[in-house]
Amino acid sequence: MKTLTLQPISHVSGTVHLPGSKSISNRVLLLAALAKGTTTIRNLLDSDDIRHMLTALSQLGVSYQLNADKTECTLQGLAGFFSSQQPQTLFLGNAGTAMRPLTAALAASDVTAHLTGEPRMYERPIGHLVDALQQWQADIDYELQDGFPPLTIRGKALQGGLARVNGSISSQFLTALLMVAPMLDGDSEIEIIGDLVSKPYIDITLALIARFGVQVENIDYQRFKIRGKQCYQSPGSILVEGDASSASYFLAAAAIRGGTIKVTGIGKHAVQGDIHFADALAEMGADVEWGDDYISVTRNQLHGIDKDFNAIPDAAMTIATTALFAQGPTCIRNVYNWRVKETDRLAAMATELKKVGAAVEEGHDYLRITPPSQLQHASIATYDDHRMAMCFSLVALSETAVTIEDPDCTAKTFPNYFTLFQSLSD
Ligand SMILES: O=C(O)C1=C[C@@H](OP(=O)(O)O)[C@@H](O)[C@H](O)C1
Ligand SMILES: C=C(OP(=O)(O)O)C(=O)O
Repeated sequence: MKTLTLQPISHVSGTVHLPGSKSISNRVLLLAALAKGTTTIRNLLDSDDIRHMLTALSQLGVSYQLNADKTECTLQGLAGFFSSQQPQTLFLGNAGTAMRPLTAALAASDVTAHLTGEPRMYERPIGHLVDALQQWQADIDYELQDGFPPLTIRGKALQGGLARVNGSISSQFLTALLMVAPMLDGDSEIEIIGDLVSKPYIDITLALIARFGVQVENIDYQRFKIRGKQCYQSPGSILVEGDASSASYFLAAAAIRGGTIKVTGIGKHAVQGDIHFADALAEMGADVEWGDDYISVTRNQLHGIDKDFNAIPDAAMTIATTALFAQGPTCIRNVYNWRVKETDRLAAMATELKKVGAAVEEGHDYLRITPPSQLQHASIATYDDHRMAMCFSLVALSETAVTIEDPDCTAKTFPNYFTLFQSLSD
């Protein structure tokens, strides 16, 4: 297995132009495909998750052109759902932002599709979404295990109506329903059962739906009313914000060993909830400056915090390794759904943090991390989880080297992460 050893880094500074947001890239691609008109998407992310969406769209008859570095895409919308005479087998890797919204879109399309993916995708739940779509009379079967991909979808026109969806495991199920509801034959109402997790991702969905000309009535994130028989309208051109989750590693590096690091492509008006990772860093003691198109962080003495991170589960992983450099313990709360992401992130994080010397208490939905007086060298298993690899790069900002196993797993969202990370040290 390939490994990467990062030698101790004593100082970091510089500016990072962020690659496009994964969450926005995949939403915009799907909305542009369903919309009327041609959309030019700029600052599109080029990574595995986006490649899976692009390949699926192409199989479903969508035409697009990519520029040489695949960060600009001009896509001709279908002005409606997909249709295909031939059954299609779509391989979606481990991309939740492709699997979940495409499940909903295909259920309402004139297509028979098999949705497949990597082995881990078959362990990531999708039952709550399928249950909700079945209330709209969708025809979906589980091919292996109830509640999990792979799926067989026999798409057909759907009327809409009332769908009740469990929101307590993933917000992506609600995102998927919201994206297709305006194009169904009748009006819809989506009601949330349980506590909705990862709420800011719904704000991204609603903001992008609005950019494509459709308004949704949001009643306290409990009930959503959507008029049917609408068609998305292309906004012509759309710029993808920088990826706020990817920004977290650089901002944390500055807080630990800056200097100052500035990330551009996101700022105080960004739609992604993960920009509030910078607020958590500020709570830990870092100096944070917000601009219209940048966030910059400068080192200061860090101390542990005890905080509910349900709204920003991805960036919260970066707090877990930042905690190694803080005074006192840090508690990351209300992140049960870490267990159903690229790996069981609560278990993986606890195991690997212990290897570098931290004392860790792993709860059902929380992690309490007490940093050691001195970090020790370890070979970090990354569980095919891009964020495990990226988070643990921060250990090198100590007097100790760190070895990252399978560093190429960052390809899911950030193929050149380690090159950029190493370019910030001097
Ligand atoms: O909608 C999205 O773009 C995402 C929602 C979040 O998932 P959950 O809603 O499953 O927490 C997040 O972890 C994921 O990386 C991207
Ligand atoms: C949970 C993640 O991905 P996905 O979009 O596959 O859910 C992630 O990127 O951390």
